[in-house]
Amino acid sequence: MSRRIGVTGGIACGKSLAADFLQLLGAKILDADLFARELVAPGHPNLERIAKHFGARILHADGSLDRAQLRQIIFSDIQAKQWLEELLHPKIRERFLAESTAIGNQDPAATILWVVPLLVENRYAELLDGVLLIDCPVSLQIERLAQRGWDLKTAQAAIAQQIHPEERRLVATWILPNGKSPADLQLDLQRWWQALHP
Ligand SMILES: CC(C)(COP(=O)(O)OP(=O)(O)OC[C@H]1O[C@@H](n2cnc3c(N)ncnc32)[C@H](O)[C@@H]1O)[C@@H](O)C(=O)NCCC(=O)NCCS
Ligand SMILES: Nc1ncnc2c1ncn2[C@@H]1O[C@H](COP(=O)(O)OP(=O)(O)OP(=O)(O)O)[C@@H](O)[C@H]1O
Repeated sequence: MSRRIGVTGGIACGKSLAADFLQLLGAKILDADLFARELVAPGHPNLERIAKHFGARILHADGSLDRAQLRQIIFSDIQAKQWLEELLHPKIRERFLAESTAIGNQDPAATILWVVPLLVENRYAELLDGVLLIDCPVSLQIERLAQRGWDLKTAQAAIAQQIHPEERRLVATWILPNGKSPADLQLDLQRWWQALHP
């Protein structure tokens, strides 16, 4: 029977990097941020609804979503964030369930990792066999977001709008701190993976 394990962590704590390493070890990766992107691709009815709700300012000249603009809006306006989540989150959850069933049917021995930033907020743990937390201090989150080009205000607002790190730790089955080098994280993940597949 295939296993479903969540990978979560605060924004920029290293979920995607961890998923890249775990994919090399054989994990099947499903990523909430990728699903969210697909759901607002040009031509998708969701994008039309978003443009109708927020106005044309939310689109680039070529009709694609201006993600930086929408990011600024949702992290400074809780109602805007809730509206967007109500539109996308049920569809993201459906994709996780459908894709996991398809992978499990094809490969009953698969370990399927759900990479979900809002795993605790959206109560995904009850759908999963365990939760791996990629943990890091807020100072590092801010540093890594700055490297990604985010301004300090939006970075702080995004962190403040996510669940408190302690709440994530309470839900986690395993906690891996990611405060050292990527090579250290890779080594810790290899140990974790080996313990899971003795
Ligand atoms: C606002 C958007 C367009 C900004 O896009 P951008 O390319 O800048 O960021 P990206 O999608 O790569 O997300 C980066 C990180 O932001 C954080 N984040 C994204 N959405 C949210 C949210 N609704 N609440 C809190 N944090 C969020 C997550 O940690 C995520 O990993 C985008 O994040 C989005 O569509 N968000 C709504 C969908 C959602 O809730 N996604 C989270 C998956 S459950
Ligand atoms: N141990 C580390 N040392 C140095 N840089 C790191 C480390 N871990 C992650 N990073 C870098 O920090 C940034 C954020 O990492 P990553 O994108 O994996 O985080 P994330 O949790 O997936 O973020 P998000 O919530 O925004 O999707 C990336 O540029 C990544 O390369």
